[in-house]
This record gives sequence, structure tokens and C-alpha cells, in this order.
Amino acid sequence: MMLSVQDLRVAFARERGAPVEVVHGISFDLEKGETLGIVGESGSGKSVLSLATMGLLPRTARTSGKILLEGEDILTLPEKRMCALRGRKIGMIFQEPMTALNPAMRVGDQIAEGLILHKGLSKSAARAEALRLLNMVQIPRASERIDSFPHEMSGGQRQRVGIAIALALQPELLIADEPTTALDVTVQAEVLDILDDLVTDLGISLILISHDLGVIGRIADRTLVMYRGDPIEQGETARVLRAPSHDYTRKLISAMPRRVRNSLQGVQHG
Ligand SMILES: Nc1ncnc2c1ncn2[C@@H]1O[C@H](COP(=O)(O)OP(=O)(O)OP(=O)(O)O)[C@@H](O)[C@H]1O
Repeated sequence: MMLSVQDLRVAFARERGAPVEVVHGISFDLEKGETLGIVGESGSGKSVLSLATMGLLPRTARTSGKILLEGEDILTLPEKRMCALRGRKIGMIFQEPMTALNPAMRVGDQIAEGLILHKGLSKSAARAEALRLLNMVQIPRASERIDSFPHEMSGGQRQRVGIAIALALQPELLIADEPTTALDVTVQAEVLDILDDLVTDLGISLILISHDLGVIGRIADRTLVMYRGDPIEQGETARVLRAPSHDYTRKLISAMPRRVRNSLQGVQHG
């Protein structure tokens, strides 16, 4: 088992009064090579859950339950050990690649940086690896683009660079928080397909977080639906889409464009 979250609760301390609980007892398991989609509206606790998994909750957070990463409980690990896991075992892909990338540094150098720092690669070996990664995320003319600055690339290409950076240290678990929300719909599909292929090829486990069930439905094996901090439904994505057991899930499904809904539910249409 890659990740096992067991009855996770997160509350935030306030200056006055009792802490406010925002995640109310979430449990799920994630196998190696599996993609779990977490869907829910704004404020449902998706980001708090992903920060908890990265060991990045603010000091005001109070937690209970367990987040076992290959058996080690992230909630009780010393910061030093957590730092070692972050990046190495767990990679993160962010919503807006422009804010995650350094605008003043060539993309190849940004990918190489982690390899030199954490893996002890020489400059030239790191550059060669950066080029391999850029090809892997299907950046066209990668040998030229390696020397581009982020602003010289399209949004979709920047997000691919973000994926390359996350993959550089060969993590076993990737967390992608709204990775395509900032992109055009056609580019969204491309980036999701690349992510899906990589996860399959490399045998990585992926947590894909989105408010959009259309995004989740495209690549997630299993889906967890969250509503105001509660896990209200969880199961195989195909089952959740075809036979949702909760009204809120039905609402999310009917909010999708019909064409997307039909294709995800496997409905034939002309
Ligand atoms: N540092 C914090 N201190 C206090 N409350 C917080 C903190 N971070 C998040 N919350 C609260 O936790 C709840 C869940 O927030 P979270 O960001 O996880 O939602 P989300 O589902 O990721 O929403 P979005 O899609 O808008 O990012 C919200 O009510 C939010 O106000």
C-alpha cells in the first residue's frame, strides 16, 4: 500500500474559542500505480487534505488519525524526515505553474537544480536528465526549449515543465492540486493525458484534486467526493459516474457539459 489515510481530522486553532474542524474523518487507501481523484466544491477541504499529506499544514492545524506513507505516519514524523520524503517520495504539481516556476531561471536549469542538489548529479548529467524529462512530458523541440524562460512558453508547456520538475526526483506518489484549472479546455485534456500516461508508465500513485468531475473522470481509477469536509462518497470512478449514491454527487454529474457526461458514462451519442 502506497498511502493509507485513516480517519483523518483537521481543525484550525482560533485566537478565541475552540478550534474549527474542517476535515471530518477521511479514510482512503491508495495502491501503487493507482490514481485517486478527489472532487468537491471550493472550501470542501481538498487542499487541506493535500497539504496534510505533504506534511505542510500550518502550525495552527490540529490533526488526528493517521496518514501512512508506506507505513510511516506523516502526522508524527519529525520535520527532518518529512523534508527528506517531500520531493523524493512525494512530488507535487500545482495549479498555476507560473507561480511555481522561477520566472528568472531557464526551465532546464530549474529541472536540473533538484537533481544536482538532491541526487548529486554533475551539471552536465543533470542537463541531460532535464532534456530527457522534457521529452518525456512531450515538450516539442525540447533541446531548444530547455533554454527558454517560463514566460516564453505557453500555459500548457509551463505545466508540463511543472510535471517534469515533480518527476525529476522519481517520486512514488504525486499530488496534483487542480493541475489543469488554469488551462484552456483542449490543453487541459492534453496535460491530463500526459499525466495519465506517465503515471501508468512509471507506476506512480497519483492523487488528482479538482472541483471538476470531468477532469477527475478522465483519468482517476477511483474517486472520493468531498462535501464540506465530509467524505460523502467513494468508489470506482466508473461506478460513481454511472450510479452515484449521493445527491451531491448527482449534482456534480449534472453540472458537467452533456457531451463530457455522456462520454464519461459511456453513453453512445451521435
Ligand atoms: N490556514 C487555515 N486556517 C484556518 N482555516 C483554514 C486554513 N486553511 C483552510 N482553512 C479552511 O478549511 C476549509 C477547507 O479549505 P480548503 O482550502 O481545503 O478547501 P478546497 O476544497 O481546497 O477549496 P478550493 O477549491 O477553493 O481550494 C475552508 O473552510 C477554509 O476556510
